[in-house]
Amino acid sequence: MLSVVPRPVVVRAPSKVNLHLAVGDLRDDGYHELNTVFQALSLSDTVSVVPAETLSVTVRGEDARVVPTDSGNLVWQAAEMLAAESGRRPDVEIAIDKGIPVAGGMAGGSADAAATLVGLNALWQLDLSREELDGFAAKLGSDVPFSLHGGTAVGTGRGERLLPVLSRSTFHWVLALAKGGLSTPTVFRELDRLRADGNPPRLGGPEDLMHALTTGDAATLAPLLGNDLQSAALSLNPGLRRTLRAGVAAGALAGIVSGSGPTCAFLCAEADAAVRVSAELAGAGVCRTVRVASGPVPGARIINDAAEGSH
Ligand SMILES: C[C@](O)(CO)[C@H](O)COP(=O)(O)OP(=O)(O)OC[C@H]1O[C@@H](n2ccc(N)nc2=O)[C@H](O)[C@@H]1O
Ligand SMILES: Nc1ncnc2c1ncn2[C@@H]1O[C@H](COP(=O)(O)OP(=O)(O)OP(=O)(O)O)[C@@H](O)[C@H]1O
Repeated sequence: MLSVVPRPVVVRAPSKVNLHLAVGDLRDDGYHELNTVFQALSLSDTVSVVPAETLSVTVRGEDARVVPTDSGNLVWQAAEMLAAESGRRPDVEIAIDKGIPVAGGMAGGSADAAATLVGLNALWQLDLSREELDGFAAKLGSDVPFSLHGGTAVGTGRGERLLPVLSRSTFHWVLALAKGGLSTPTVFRELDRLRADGNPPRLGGPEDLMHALTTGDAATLAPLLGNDLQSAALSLNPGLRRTLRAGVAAGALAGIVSGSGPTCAFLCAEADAAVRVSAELAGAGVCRTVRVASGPVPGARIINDAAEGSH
């Protein structure tokens, strides 16, 4: 009797930057109202799910040692959520291959959670719709719906209410990965503290930036990048000022802190410029390491055909 080796479902999920991140006031539920424009980038994680005796999580790659492998991991929570929904045990082994910096402001955990929702929907043949998956994603975290959606999109609410945005061309980015991370809630709290102390300028709406996206011209887009969390991230990690200056000195069109940081994202004129900027930045002693990435790219997608496993 041939033993059938269960085939895994493998999903790739992108990282994100916020091209525009306007943070509104603190809501009663502890979240801030956002008006943001997300872009999904080619720097990604892959998550594989395969049937097993019991639920387990393993992590390889980028900062794997600081990523929880118990119910603290968002993929664990995603698996338990879908298992409860479908009245089954979460009998699955989840293997995460990380390329997205941990606690870096690029929605790494959110990407893995979105990948797990997509992977289990296929593995367990749940046939959940986009809307149903979006509902689970929003419960897992404010960035998870965008990790599912990918592309370029406006996020409102906590960031979980999405509207697709036309983005005509591919944009080329250099990412400066920092030593250590920043806790997202800590950065939001720091912004509230700074706002209580003074009245730092607040970003307006994303209209100008969205128009620039339709032109597809990086030089038009660059001066419109903005992030209300940047002042809070810089207050918590002042060394990032040097990183931001170094990226522009190396030839980037503009640089911003990615989401809650500490990763700094530099928009470059085109692919060759990004390679040159990354080489110069890597040698400038202002970050742990650098990555080159482009966007927009699709959201969480299966990259092997689960159907093969069922022949
Ligand atoms: C900073 C961003 O990455 C920008 O896209 C997101 O707003 C953060 O998304 P996320 O990490 O998925 O955030 P969640 O896991 O939903 O929330 C973590 C914590 O961040 C803070 N938080 C998050 C989202 C939001 N709109 N307002 C907030 O104040 C809250 O303290 C919350 O308890
Ligand atoms: N799959 C996961 N990958 C990375 N971190 C995870 C994961 N699951 C849980 N975590 C925990 O979440 C914390 C934040 O990690 P994550 O990489 O999601 O931050 P982030 O990219 O800044 O998120 P965001 O940009 O959405 O705020 C980590 O310190 C880690 O302890």
